[in-house]
Amino acid sequence: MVDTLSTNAKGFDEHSIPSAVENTVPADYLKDHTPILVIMGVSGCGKTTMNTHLSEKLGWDMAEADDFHPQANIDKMAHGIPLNDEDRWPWLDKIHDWIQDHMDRKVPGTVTCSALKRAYRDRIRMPGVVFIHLSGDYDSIMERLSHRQGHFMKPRMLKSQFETLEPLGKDEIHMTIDVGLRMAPEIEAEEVIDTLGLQCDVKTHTTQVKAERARQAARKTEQD
Ligand SMILES: Nc1ncnc2c1ncn2[C@@H]1O[C@H](COP(=O)(O)OP(=O)(O)OP(=O)(O)O)[C@@H](O)[C@H]1O
Ligand SMILES: O=C(O)[C@H](O)[C@@H](O)[C@H](O)[C@H](O)CO
Repeated sequence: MVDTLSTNAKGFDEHSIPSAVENTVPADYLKDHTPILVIMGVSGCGKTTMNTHLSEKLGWDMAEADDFHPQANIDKMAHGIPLNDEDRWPWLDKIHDWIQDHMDRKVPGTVTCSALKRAYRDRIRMPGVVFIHLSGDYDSIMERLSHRQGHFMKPRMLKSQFETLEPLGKDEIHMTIDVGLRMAPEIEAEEVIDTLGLQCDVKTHTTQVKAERARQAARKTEQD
């Protein structure tokens, strides 16, 4: 496995300084396993956005939960009908297989999945999995959702998502990002990286820095 972890992982420690996040990931947990971060929470909490930022920063494999849904599930949600357990089990099995494949090959990754019920999380839980819960009250999430354009999942579905959501137990390996703190997306991603002590991919980072320098140079040329 690539050395994805630095030595300053902030494992669960009751004496640690309180921060913006709840963290039950034991120290050294991710040194002993291939890390797969499952970014979870109700519709519109920011899972896809977080996944994109983490992927840019870490350079890991990434997957989107919506890509594993059969068209029938997408159609159902687009018509405003919440999914039930029967709709979700085959979808969760596919996400499980993606995670298992990465574990078998020791390739770290990030994947979104609403993972609303504990039983759903049980279906995809395995050593190395850390749930990253983008958590907030109805109004905080609705504020995010109400700005989103063109997505099949409409804001009116949020109520049923909250009704289905079962909060993570202390015994579930996870960290929580509080949506109510209104952190910018890239800061939320940095909170995850910093809290779990992950290392940014140097090659990805260098490419991003070079791209940013090129953008700045182009802007300067335009201004001159
Ligand atoms: N940190 C943030 N601050 C403000 N807005 C955000 C933040 N993160 C995401 N958003 C916005 O919130 C909306 C929902 O985000 P996103 O689509 O990533 O959520 P999601 O959980 O993947 O939704 P779904 O489960 O329905 O696919 C988008 O308009 C996105 O730009
Ligand atoms: O469990 C569920 O109800 C679904 O997975 C939803 O969460 C959607 O997939 C997603 O929110 C839309 O992008």
